[in-house]
Amino acid sequence: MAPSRHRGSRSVRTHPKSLKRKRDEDNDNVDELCKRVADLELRPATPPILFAELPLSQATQSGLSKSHFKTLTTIQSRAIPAALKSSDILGAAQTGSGKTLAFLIPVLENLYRRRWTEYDGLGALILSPTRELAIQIFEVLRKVGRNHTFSAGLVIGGKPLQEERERLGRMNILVATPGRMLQHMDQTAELEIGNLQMLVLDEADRIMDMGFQGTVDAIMEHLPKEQQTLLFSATQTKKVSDLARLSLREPEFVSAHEGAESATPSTLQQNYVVTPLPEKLDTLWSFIRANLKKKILVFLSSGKQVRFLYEALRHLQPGLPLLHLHGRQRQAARLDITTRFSSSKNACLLATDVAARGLDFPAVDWVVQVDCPEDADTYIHRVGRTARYEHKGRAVMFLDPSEEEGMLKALERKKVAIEKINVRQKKMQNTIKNQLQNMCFKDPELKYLGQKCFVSYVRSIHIQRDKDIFKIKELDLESYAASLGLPGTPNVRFVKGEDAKARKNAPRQLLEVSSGSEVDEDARRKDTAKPTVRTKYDRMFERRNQDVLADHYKKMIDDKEKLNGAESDGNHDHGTADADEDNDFLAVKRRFDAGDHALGQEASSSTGSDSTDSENTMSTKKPLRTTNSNPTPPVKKALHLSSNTEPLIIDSNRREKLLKSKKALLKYKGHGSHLHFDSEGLNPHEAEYYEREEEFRKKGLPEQQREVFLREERERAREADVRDKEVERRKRREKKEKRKGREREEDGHLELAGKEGVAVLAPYAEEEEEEEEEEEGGAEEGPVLAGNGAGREKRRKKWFEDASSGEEDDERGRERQGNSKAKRRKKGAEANLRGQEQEQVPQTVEELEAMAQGLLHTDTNGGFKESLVKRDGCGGGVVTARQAVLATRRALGGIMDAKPKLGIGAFIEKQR
Ligand SMILES: Nc1ncnc2c1ncn2[C@@H]1O[C@H](COP(=O)(O)OP(=O)(O)OP(=O)(O)O)[C@@H](O)[C@H]1O
Repeated sequence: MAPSRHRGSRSVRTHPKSLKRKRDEDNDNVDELCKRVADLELRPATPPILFAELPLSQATQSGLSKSHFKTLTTIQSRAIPAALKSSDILGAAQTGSGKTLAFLIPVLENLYRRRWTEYDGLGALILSPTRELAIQIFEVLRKVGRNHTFSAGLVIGGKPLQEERERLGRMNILVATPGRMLQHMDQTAELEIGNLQMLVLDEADRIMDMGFQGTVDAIMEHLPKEQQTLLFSATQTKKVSDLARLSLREPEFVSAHEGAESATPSTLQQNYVVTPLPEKLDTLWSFIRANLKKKILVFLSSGKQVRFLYEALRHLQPGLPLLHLHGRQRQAARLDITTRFSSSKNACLLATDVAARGLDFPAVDWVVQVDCPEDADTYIHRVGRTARYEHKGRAVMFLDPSEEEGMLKALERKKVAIEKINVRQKKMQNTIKNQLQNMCFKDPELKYLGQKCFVSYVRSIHIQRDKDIFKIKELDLESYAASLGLPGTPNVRFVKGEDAKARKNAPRQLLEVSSGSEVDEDARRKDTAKPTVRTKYDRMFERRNQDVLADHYKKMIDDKEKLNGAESDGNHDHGTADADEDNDFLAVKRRFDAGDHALGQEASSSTGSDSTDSENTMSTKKPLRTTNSNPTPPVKKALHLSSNTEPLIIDSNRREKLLKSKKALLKYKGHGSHLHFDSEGLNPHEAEYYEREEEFRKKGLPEQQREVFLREERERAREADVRDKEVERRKRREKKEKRKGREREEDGHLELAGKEGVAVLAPYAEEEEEEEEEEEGGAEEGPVLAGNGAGREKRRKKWFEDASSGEEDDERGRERQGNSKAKRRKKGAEANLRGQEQEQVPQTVEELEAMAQGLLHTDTNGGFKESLVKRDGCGGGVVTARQAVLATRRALGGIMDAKPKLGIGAFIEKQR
């Protein structure tokens, strides 16, 4: 099978012989290539230097030279020969050393030599951990593979599934993120994956690690048993368990930096500065201000930090374009930002580790790691965004004193040479702390972002695995919160939790001592921290911790009280608005709303209270929140949580506390109903297939039920599979036939553009899309025509029974309306009629006569008479059989002369 000509390519007339000659030439070329690859050494003593030396197809060679790739990098010269020979590869090389081409070239070549066409299904699957990287790989593939005829697709989240689904069936090469790929493997019937030849994992260690574990295992279950597997990363996994998961067959370990002194590029200068956590922002600010003409990539550990810093620095206007990138942004925004940063000369991009791996931003001057990376591998990838492919670059990491020792050891183990430097105090700008505090004070949104930033930072430290580096207890969190401009240190539950646990386990005396010392410590801090000149902000910060959730909660309760009061005054809206406003920027556990409403519907019979009581309860101004200082039990209330459970009686402080916890209330609410939404998140409906446990148990042992269920499901899936495959096969057959027809036509008339017959590899090119749509429209015409056929069937009956009515109606309608729409419709109807009747065209005079006779026989209701008379232009009156036959003969004479194949419909038209 020679590679098929791309539909979107230009075409000119060619002689069928020259096409055949071209096909023969192609076949010869492929055979020649196969021989050269077979002769290639797996580990050549003198690795190839130029791409031209490799046994690559003409299409790849020209794609490479058009993209200005001439010489191979080290990893390419080692990995490509082995991959061409179909070995499994474990490739490791420094960042920016050209690993992408090291796997893309074998993908193109191996499929080319196997004469892969669009009818062979998916030939190669390339997985990437992030969408940005997938897009980048896809772009390189388009560039290098521009002269191949494969169809390639990009499968990443952030696009409607359906849009991707429609195209997947046609793809030979897919670049995908694991999650989205699995979704398609599970749900897209058109995806033909059983023929897969190559699987590539870029940033393999990341894809194989915990985050993607389940997804990758599930993907592997969908893949055929054997295919060539290529793994690439700057920090390669060699874990036997990982390799076993991918079923690698005696992989070739190809490393370009095994003997190198450093795991990072030699053109990269790496430093770190020790900056206590509370001073990090000031240091970053000073750094940015000192490098306004540079392109800087700043790494932070979470999206919330990125958001806050971006907003805060933007307000401070550093003097260079600021951008931010994190995983929570919409795909379009992410793309826009990466493009803008790529094309800008000087800018500062604040990013999470979503930008740490693989991204090839041109000419980044500085990589700044404000937050310590989670491990040495992440460090290597982050700094790898600069100093790419023989360019120079610089990287600096900010370390808290508590992180220094652990991180340095981790880097040493990975052969990363890093040097300590100090910040020049002269160059340090004024602290931005006061400005941030000012901004947070004025702008609650910013303060809210700051609080989230703080919590997410603390959490990120808390969950780090390497406790030699990340020691949460040694961080000065209070000062850090102040440095973010926050009026207090937000409560972080898990940090408190640790304390509580420690305190619980501590001996009583120690506890007393420590609690005493804590109080002293607090008092001492208050004394020493008192500034000499007190501004309004100082006074503000001296107030009690404003953002502790309990306080905010208190405020809400107060609001609620007000609301209750206001309600009785008939001023409901005002109170609600206040409560909502606060909700916007502080996350508080909501109070149970339904309970509040139900509080008024008091008086269950069991309590014996009457309706007057309930009104009293409703209007009582007693706060729901009770403290130990208020020992009086609350007024008795009954709360109807759900229609089919007993009301909950609130008659003690403990019971009342329940109202604060949604979770605790759950057990009084009975079974909830399980709502399902359709794939667009609309149309909630009750799930029908859940049943109560008792009913389930009645049907037999769970194991047996499971067996039966699995058997049935397997059978159902098998049948569905057969059906899907049948549909798929039919579609392909139709397509093939169509294509053959087209090719036959072209063989006769057309010539290919030049002698290349090339097409752009990109499958999303608009022209192709349009063509495809047209083609699909054509294919869909089948059933549409069948539908018309049915309609025509009806019309035909009318014609025989009451030949004129339909036509007449149309005629009258046309006259009445006189508009072009009706004309068009009429034309269409006639064309349909013509088309349909062509199938039953009487071919001989005898047949026509017989038909005329038949028509006359059906003339009991006069339909034919009228129509024939009218159409024949004979005027009114009855037509005899003889006349009809004569008219038919007359007409036939004319028709047979002009268009021997036309039928009755045409005849009618001609007569008219
Ligand atoms: N043979 C080559 N000749 C010239 N430039 C090349 C060659 N191969 C790759 N490059 C360029 O080197 C840069 C880095 O390549 P690539 O992104 O493939 O690196 P990488 O090893 O995958 O990096 P990372 O580990 O960060 O993913 C790219 O800009 C690419 O265009």
